[in-house]
Amino acid sequence: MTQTRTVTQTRTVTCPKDGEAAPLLELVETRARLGNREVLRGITFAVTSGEILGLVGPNGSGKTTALRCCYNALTPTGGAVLIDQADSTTLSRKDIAKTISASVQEPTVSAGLSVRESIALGRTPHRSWLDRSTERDTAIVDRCIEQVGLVELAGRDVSTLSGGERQRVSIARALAQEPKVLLLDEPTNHLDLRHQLIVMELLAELASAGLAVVVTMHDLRLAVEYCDNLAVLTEGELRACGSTVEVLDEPLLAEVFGIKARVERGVRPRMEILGLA
Ligand SMILES: Nc1ncnc2c1ncn2[C@@H]1O[C@H](COP(=O)(O)OP(=O)(O)OP(=O)(O)O)[C@@H](O)[C@H]1O
Repeated sequence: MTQTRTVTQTRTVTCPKDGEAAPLLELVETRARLGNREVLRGITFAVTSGEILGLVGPNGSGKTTALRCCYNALTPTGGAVLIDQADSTTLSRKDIAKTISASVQEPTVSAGLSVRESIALGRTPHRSWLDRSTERDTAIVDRCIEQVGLVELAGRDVSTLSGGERQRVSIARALAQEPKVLLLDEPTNHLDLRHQLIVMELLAELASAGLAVVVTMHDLRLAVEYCDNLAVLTEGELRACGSTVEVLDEPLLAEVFGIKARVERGVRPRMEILGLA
């Protein structure tokens, strides 16, 4: 099933939706303010199980703000956020944390915690504060440490890590939460090329196993290769939303991103950047 909506006066776009599965997360005409500025002005997108949705757009277009609305870190001033079809304002923090986890930009680190202890915090929503961690918790934490390549650093104090290593701790902590929806704010930031690919391949693998992923990113080449769908934001508005290869046409790339580029379709689509528009 596809859903068509007019996003601007001049452009009608198509948001593909899996007819079989209801969205696990949906923003409906969501508005948000920061200070005295309205920085999100009616954003609508949805993500279903097995899908990677990229949030892209120039600096300051509202990607992080939209992501923060998704996990209730910021209360929208209008519209709705639906989590597993329930209005997020009716859900407890713990319920939201059982469904959604987030890895944010510049994650805070708690000095004194090891990498393993920091990642194990991801298990918190799944138990009461009196519960001890179980063998299953330990196995999940072990798996997440391995998935992001932190085995050799597992005992290190997180405050002694590099930016890229901290980024991987943050991703592993979000994975340890075993969410249905994983939100990532620029997860490849600070990462060397190899770890960028490791993280993106991991997301692809987790999505094939049923996870819904929403990821903000600036690297459109990675977005083209790994995101099924894109929501393109400009100045707090949804400029386009739909299948990655359809959304990123040459006029949009020139108008929104100021670049001359083309997307080659294929089993694994690729983007060739030709220069400035
Ligand atoms: N505390 C604040 N008060 C007012 N405006 C803010 C505040 N924080 C952020 N903004 C503005 O909100 C807008 C959206 O910011 P946001 O961080 O969501 O953009 P972004 O698309 O994630 O940007 P980037 O790609 O640079 O990370 C920007 O114009 C930003 O300047």
